[in-house]
Amino acid sequence: MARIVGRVARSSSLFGFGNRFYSTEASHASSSPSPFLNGGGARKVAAKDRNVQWVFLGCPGVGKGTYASRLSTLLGVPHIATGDLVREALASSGPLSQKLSEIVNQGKLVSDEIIVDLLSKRLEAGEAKGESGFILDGFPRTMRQAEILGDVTDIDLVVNLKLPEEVLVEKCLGRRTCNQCGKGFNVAHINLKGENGRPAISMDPLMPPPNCMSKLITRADDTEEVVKARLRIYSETSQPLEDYYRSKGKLMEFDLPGGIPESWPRLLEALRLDDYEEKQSAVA
Ligand SMILES: Nc1ncnc2c1ncn2[C@@H]1O[C@H](COP(=O)(O)OP(=O)(O)O)[C@@H](O)[C@H]1O
Repeated sequence: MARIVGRVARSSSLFGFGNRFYSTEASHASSSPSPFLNGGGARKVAAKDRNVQWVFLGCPGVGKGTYASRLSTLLGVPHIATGDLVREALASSGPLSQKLSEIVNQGKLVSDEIIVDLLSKRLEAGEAKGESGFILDGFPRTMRQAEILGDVTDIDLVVNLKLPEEVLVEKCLGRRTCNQCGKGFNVAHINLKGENGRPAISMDPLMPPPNCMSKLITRADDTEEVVKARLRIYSETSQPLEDYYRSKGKLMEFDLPGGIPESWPRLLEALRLDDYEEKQSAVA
C-alpha cells in the first residue's frame, strides 16, 4: 500500500494511458485480444513516470463519485465517471441517446462496446489536454471491461467502498443535483442502528445552499424500483471483479464509517494520504 501511494501524483508527467483502447500499435501481445482493441495492446508507462491510475468500486449510492472527486482534486488527476459519460451521451440528440435511455432507465448495464467507446474518447480528449493518470469511477463493471483495461494499462490500486444495503437505497433516493452549478447533494437523513456486530451509521444530509434549492433535479434512474435493480445487478457482477483485483493484490476494502466528515479523514489515512497536502507544500 505504502509503495503504491508513495508514487502518488507528480504534477507533470507522461500520460499514463499510452495508446488508448483503439491502439493499432501492437507493442505487447495480449493474452485475450479484445474486439475493441483493434489488433493489439498499448504501451504501458512505468508507474514512476506517470500519475496515479486508480479505480473506485462500490455499489450505487455508496459515494464513489464524492470520494473519487475529492481525491482527484487532491492528487491533481482527472476523475472519470462512466455514469457521467453515459448521461452526457443521453443528453445529446441522436440514435445513441435513444438506445441508452431504454437501458439506463431500467437500471441495466450499457454494453461493453459502448462504454469502452465513451471512455476511450474521454481519455483521448484528456490526453490531448495533457491530462495524466486518472481515478476511474464506475469502470470496470464487468470482467470483460476489467480485462480490456488490464490489456491497455496498469491499475495501481482498486478502492472498494462499502456501506450496508439499507443505507444505499436511502442514499440513492436522496441524491439531488443542481442543474445550474452541477454540484451533487443528498437530502437523506441516515440513522442506522448498530446490531449483530455491525456498527451504527449515521449521516447528515448534504443540503444545497439556498441559491441551488429551486434548481435541484433527481436522476431519472434514482427511483426505488430502478435503484433496487441496479443494486441487484451490481452485486451479481461485482464479486468476480473484487476477486480478480484481490488476486492481483490491488484491492483495498474500505467500510465507510459514516458521512463525509467521519469517512474522508479515515479514507485519507487508509490511503496514507493524511499528510499529503503538507508534504506537497514542503516540496514546492
Ligand atoms: N462501466 C459501465 N458498464 C456498463 N454500464 C455503465 C457503466 N458505467 C455506467 N453505466 C451505465 O450508466 C448508469 C449510471 O451509472 P452510475 O452513474 O455509475 O450509477 P450508479 O453507480 O449509481 O449505478 C448505470 O446504471 C449503467 O446503465
